Amino acid sequence: MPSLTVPPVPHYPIAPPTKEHLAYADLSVIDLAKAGDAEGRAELAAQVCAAMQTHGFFYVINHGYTPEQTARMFDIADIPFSCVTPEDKHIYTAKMKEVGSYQGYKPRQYWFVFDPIFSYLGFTRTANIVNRDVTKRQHPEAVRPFLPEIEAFARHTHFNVLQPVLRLLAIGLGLPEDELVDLHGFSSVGETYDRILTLNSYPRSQDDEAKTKNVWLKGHTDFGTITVLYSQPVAALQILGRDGKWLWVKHIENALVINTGDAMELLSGGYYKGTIHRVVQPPVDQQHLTRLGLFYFAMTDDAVKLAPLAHSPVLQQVGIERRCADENAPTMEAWRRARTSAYGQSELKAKEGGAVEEEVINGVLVKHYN
Ligand SMILES: O=C(O)CCC(=O)C(=O)O
Ligand SMILES: [Fe+2]
Repeated sequence: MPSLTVPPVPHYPIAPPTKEHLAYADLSVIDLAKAGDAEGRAELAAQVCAAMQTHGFFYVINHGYTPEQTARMFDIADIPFSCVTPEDKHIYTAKMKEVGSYQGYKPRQYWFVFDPIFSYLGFTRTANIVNRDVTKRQHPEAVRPFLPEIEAFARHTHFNVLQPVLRLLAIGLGLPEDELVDLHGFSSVGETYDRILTLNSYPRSQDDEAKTKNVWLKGHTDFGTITVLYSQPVAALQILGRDGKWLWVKHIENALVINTGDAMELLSGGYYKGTIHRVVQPPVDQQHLTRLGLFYFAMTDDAVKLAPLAHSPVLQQVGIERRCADENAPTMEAWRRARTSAYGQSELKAKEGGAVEEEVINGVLVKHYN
């Protein structure tokens, strides 16, 4: 429950879903209520593995937050945009290029000339919020009273969503259930990374829409292990099907949309591939709306080397796809720093008639899809 001492928060109005009939991806729904016993986990692990071999995205339901708790988090998620002064937004702008961290604001149009996305990434670990250099003001003033609630939200997502999903993925690889969980300490020493992203996308001019063919955020894979997205109703997220067609992700109230990223692909020797996804202009009946996103980006602890878990009996059976030699595998820290500072900034080489652009980061090929 919110404490009585926190300032009132404007209620973020949740938009009605689109009435348009879009080509939606038929994603599996993982019911975490079944994850309480070994039998249920085995069933869910098989479902997750099948989802990973098809779309690479799935929903999670029954994660333990009520719709009211989720709505409260969307109210808080909007504070960095609606309640922070322009001066503070400037002060807390992320130093992506300089230090390879997204923490703070990413202004609109940082990545691509017509990028309409304004985002705020807050760190969540207790050590960061409370212990570390308390003299350093790490969040805008308007956000600070809500840090305890934000941390509770991070804990919920880490322990009630991320960990159960990591257990299912470990079971799918024939590994001990906690092997992947143990690589993702909530309070591990190190810079284990800023985890909560909220973003606000704004409608754009017709001119900008035409120039970018309605693509707001180019096709990409996420660079961590798991991305948790709290489902919201403004349709814009699309995933690239294995048949090369883009499909929309449908909103399900109080569900989570989960996908794996590069770090999981590297650890699983290509068994759990990161699926390419992008953000496009919403359908006509939602084009006047801003779109608030709430995410939890999980990464392993910084020191973890992103080499295939070759002792997995499943990988021994199906074979390992390597994107670089094991001895050259980057650590999580090297990978996230390189991806963060390069993202949308480095010169890309056009391939496949311009549909794909490529760059090499830490010896690993990374593709961007138009
Ligand atoms: O806004 C969305 O739905 C997805 C954004 C995204 O893919 C990302 O931030 O990596
Ligand atoms: Fe993404």
